Amino acid sequence: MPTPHIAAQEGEFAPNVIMPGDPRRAKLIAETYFDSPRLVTEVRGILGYTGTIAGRPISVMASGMGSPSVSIYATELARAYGVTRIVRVGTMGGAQDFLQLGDVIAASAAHTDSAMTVRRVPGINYSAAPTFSLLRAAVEHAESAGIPLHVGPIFTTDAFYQPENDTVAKLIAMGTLAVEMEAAALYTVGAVEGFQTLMVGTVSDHVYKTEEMSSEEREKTFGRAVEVAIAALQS
Ligand SMILES: O=P(O)(O)O[C@H]1O[C@H](CO)[C@@H](O)[C@H]1O
Ligand SMILES: O=c1cc[nH]c(=O)[nH]1
Repeated sequence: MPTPHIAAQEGEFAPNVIMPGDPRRAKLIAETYFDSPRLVTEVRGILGYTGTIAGRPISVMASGMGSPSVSIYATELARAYGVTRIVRVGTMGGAQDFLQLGDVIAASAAHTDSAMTVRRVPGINYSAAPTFSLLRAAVEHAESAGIPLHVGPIFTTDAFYQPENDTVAKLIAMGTLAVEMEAAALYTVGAVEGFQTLMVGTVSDHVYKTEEMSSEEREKTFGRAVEVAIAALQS
């Protein structure tokens, strides 16, 4: 049955879903990596496709930006379409000096300021973490394919434009690798709804440095994160 935000019919999503923020990236992933991709939903321009890779069904659907948005789509995919594993692929602001543009990061934990997670269990600072088997499969694929992969904590924030305070600086001093806007909510909704999760991201810019990346470099390096995500879902 379609949901308020997804128009696909029952059975039109595979149990394994790749989830970028950007709808056009969902289309690109389907057209580049899937055999026989088929558009299954486009409510509000949030595109979802299902196809196969190596004969196994797989879907891709955008999340939009921010924790409330990803929480809506992930919840509806799990409840209405029986989705069991969601791997987010996205861009991130690099927060450590050793990170280069295009580096790939798997988020082993996600700190957050988002009410979607902070208020989930009253009195508790919930630790948003991915599913170990997906993280392990991502690491194993990166090692065998020669893709350098950083694994560590990230910061999922509601504010792309950060207020003037030292929150991010403190998190960086404590080893936080990068900043983005959805992973902690995805990990938390996965825990609540009982599906598996992971985020694999590409460093597209730096939080404190100005450095540009050509569109070709962006495409190439984003492809490495997608490859790692697909390998994790094929495991
Ligand atoms: O590239 P995506 O997946 O959209 O991810 C990052 O980019 C957006 C901000 O520009 C936020 O959604 C952030 O998490
Ligand atoms: O959310 C994001 C994504 C990329 N870069 C940032 O600084 N923040």
